[in-house]
Formats: sequence, C-alpha cells, structure tokens
Amino acid sequence: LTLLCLGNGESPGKMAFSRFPILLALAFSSFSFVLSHLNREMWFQDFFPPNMCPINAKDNTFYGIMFDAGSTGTRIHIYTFVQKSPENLPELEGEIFESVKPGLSAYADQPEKGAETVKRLLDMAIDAVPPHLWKKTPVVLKATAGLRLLSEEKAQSLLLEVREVFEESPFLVPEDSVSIMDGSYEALGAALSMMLFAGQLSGQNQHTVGTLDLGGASTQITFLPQFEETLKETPGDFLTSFEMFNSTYKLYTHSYLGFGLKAARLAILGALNVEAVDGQMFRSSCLPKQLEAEWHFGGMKYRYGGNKEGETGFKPCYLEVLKVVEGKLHQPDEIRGRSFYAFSYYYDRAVDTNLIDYEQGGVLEVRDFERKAEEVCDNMEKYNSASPFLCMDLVYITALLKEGFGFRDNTLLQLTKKVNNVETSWTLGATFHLLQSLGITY
Ligand SMILES: Nc1ccn([C@@H]2O[C@H](COP(=O)(O)OP(=O)(O)O)[C@@H](O)[C@H]2O)c(=O)n1
Ligand SMILES: [Ca+2]
Repeated sequence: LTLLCLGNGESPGKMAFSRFPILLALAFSSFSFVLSHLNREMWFQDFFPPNMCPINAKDNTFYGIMFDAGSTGTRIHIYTFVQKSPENLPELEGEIFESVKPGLSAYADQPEKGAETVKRLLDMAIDAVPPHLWKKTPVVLKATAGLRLLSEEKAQSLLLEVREVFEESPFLVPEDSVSIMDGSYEALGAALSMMLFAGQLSGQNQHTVGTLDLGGASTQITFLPQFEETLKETPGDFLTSFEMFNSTYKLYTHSYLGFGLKAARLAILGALNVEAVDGQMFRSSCLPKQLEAEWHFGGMKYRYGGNKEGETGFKPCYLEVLKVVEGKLHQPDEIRGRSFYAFSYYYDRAVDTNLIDYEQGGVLEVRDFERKAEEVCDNMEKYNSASPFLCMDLVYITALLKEGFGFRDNTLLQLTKKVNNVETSWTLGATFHLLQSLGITY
C-alpha cells in the first residue's frame, strides 16, 4: 500500500494509471442537497475530503480485480479498499485501470490469443497487489454484449481459455469467475457504483442517483424508486432487490437488448433481422446524401448510404429513428423529475461534438443533444471528417432519451468518466458486491 499512498514515482511507465489515493466518502449522505443545488459544475466535489492516506492502511487493506470484457475492448480494474474499523464500511482507496482494444469477441476464432490479452492485463495486478494478499484477492471477468452476440460454442471456448489464465494466476478464483453477465446485473453494478461514490448506502438518506449506459448492443437504465406508485406501475421483471449492509434495496433496472448504439444503427437502416443482406443497399435520411459505404458488424457485411434522391437532415431522420424507439420502452413517470448519470456512448458522442470536454465531462440537458443533432444533421457536409453516422447517432440518443425513456427537454444528465481518477463503471459496484458476498474484509 505504501506504493499506492506514497510511491507515485516508483515506475514512470505506470504513472498513467489511476494510482492516486482517494478516500471515497462513504459516510456522506448529503446527496439530495447536491441534487437540489445542481449546477453545471462537478457533482461530486463536496464528497471528497482532501487526498490523504489512511493511517495503518497496511493492516486493513484488501483488493479486488474486475475485468470488463466489453464489445469494443477489455479492461482491468484493480481496486484497493481500506477497512478502518469492523463497524464501518470499507472505503475505496484507489484504482489501477488499463484497457486494450479490440474486445474478446474479436478473437472468436483464436481463443488463446484472446486469453493472452487478459493475461497481459492480469500481470499488472501481480505488480500492484502485495504477494501476501494474492490468495485473498478475487479475480473475476464479466463479458457484456460482444460475447452475447457470438455463438454459444465460440463464447464458451473464449471463456474457458480465460478461466485457465485465472487458474494459473496466484489470485483467488471464485466459482463462476468468468462469465457472460446478465444485462440487469450490469445496470445494478453501475447504480451501486454511483451510490458508493455518493456515500449513498451508508447514510439515512434514500435519495439516489440514476444511471444510463449506452453500449454497442444494449442500453441500461437504473434508479432507486422513491414512490410507491412507481413500484406498483412497474413490470416485475424491471425490479431487482439486492441485499447490502443489512438492508434490502429495490431497484428499477432494465437492459434493452438491441437498443445499443450500433444495434440501433442497423435497426434504423432496416437491416436488423434481415436475412441475406448481401448486395442489398440500406439507405437513410440520417446519412450524407452522396455516401455509399460498407460496414462490418457482428460477422455480417452491410452496404449503406444516403438518400441520394430523397430528403436528408434532422426532421426526416428523426421520423425514421422514431419508428425504432417509439412505444418500445417502459416509461416510469418518476424519472421525469430526476437527474441521471450517463456513460459510454452518451459520453463519447458528447465529446465528439464538443458538448463536453473529454477530461472534465459535464452536465447537459436532454435538449443539448437535440440542438447538436439538428446542427449536425442539417449541415452534414460540414461534418464530413467525422463518422458518417454522427447525425444518426445524435438523433438516436435524442429520441431514445425523449421518446424512449420519456425524459423532459430539461432533464439533466451528468456525463462523468472518472471521479477522482476512478472510472465510473459498473465494475466498482460489481467488485464491491463480490467482496461482500465472499465475506472479504478485514
Ligand atoms: N471503462 C469503460 C468502458 C466502456 N467505455 C465506453 O463504452 C462504450 C461501449 O462499449 P463497450 O465495449 O463497453 O460495449 P458493450 O459491450 O457494453 O455494448 C464505448 O464507447 C467505450 O468507449 C468507456 O468509456 N469506459
Ligand atoms: Ca459496457
């Protein structure tokens, strides 16, 4: 731990990682105050005491290693927790993060090579975790949409190779340590992460944060309902109970398969679930008029292009996208008056269009995405250095938020990639949950 607290200079090559001590203010419970005083600055600034190292951290520190095998990349998160006293919750002290591209699914026909990418990342954990704690440090990999799209056989052989890498490592390998994650667990992990950041679970305050994640193949929404009405109106399979710290939490959480950004592009083009796409041209008013190109996705080749003769631009594009989204998602009334954290492609597209800064993130209203979509779609020639899908992606994000989930124009979205150098990802919540369920504390 000395390494994490004091030794930031020991290896220049590793300085890029989030190796800085942070103390998550798990005991803070003023989140509702922050929500009601929301401005366009950082939401979390009140939650962090100045950087400091816990006293005697050496004796009460433990680690958890979580791999996020996403459709576009594989990432390792090595978390350090400190348990200051048995009656207090463990505090997150820091994270080491690294990622590689492409994701595991790109190695569908070379599973050993895929597992090798995981091994290289795991070697970082050997350096980061003190040897006497290796046996007490669990290592887990959870795969998301990318592996869900592969055949069962290919996915399983990849998972098997990864499991072998884990077994050969000195770490604790729990049962089911390598798996394809259920979509709602992904959403639950994200919500739990944000609650941990906000000190939610330890306070009396039941206000909560909601999270929105837009992946390649699926999209997730999660929040802790405040009103009985919401629980009554919500289909049972959208509600998940989980036990934590002697309390039961009932979360609204759902993962919509096929509503990720890349799957949505296919749906908008009318190419989803179409057999024999070879040679067929899929056109859309959301694409540059003269465009004709090919796109490889999920092992298929699609030809796509702009509406050469017909209309292009925001209005016709919105109507096209509406068909994919309208009436397809459950719209809980309660979310209209709430603010949400938004990750992944919400973040990436906001960065691509200068709505937020890549490092800083920011707070946006839903209508900011709409305005940007209009600007891009009605001036596609100006954006020809960007992805040809930029207009379609922005319109999809706008329509998903407004017509899909039913958010208001002025609903606030907090786009956050990192909080004090820790990635805002489902992985923190999932690791915390894992450590609790294995009874790993000090
Ligand atoms: N730690 C992470 C994980 C994903 N992402 C972003 O999340 C988006 C979705 O990618 P993904 O590979 O996780 O896809 P899914 O498997 O979730 O569909 C990409 O734009 C990534 O850049 C990120 O920014 N940071
Ligand atoms: Ca993801």
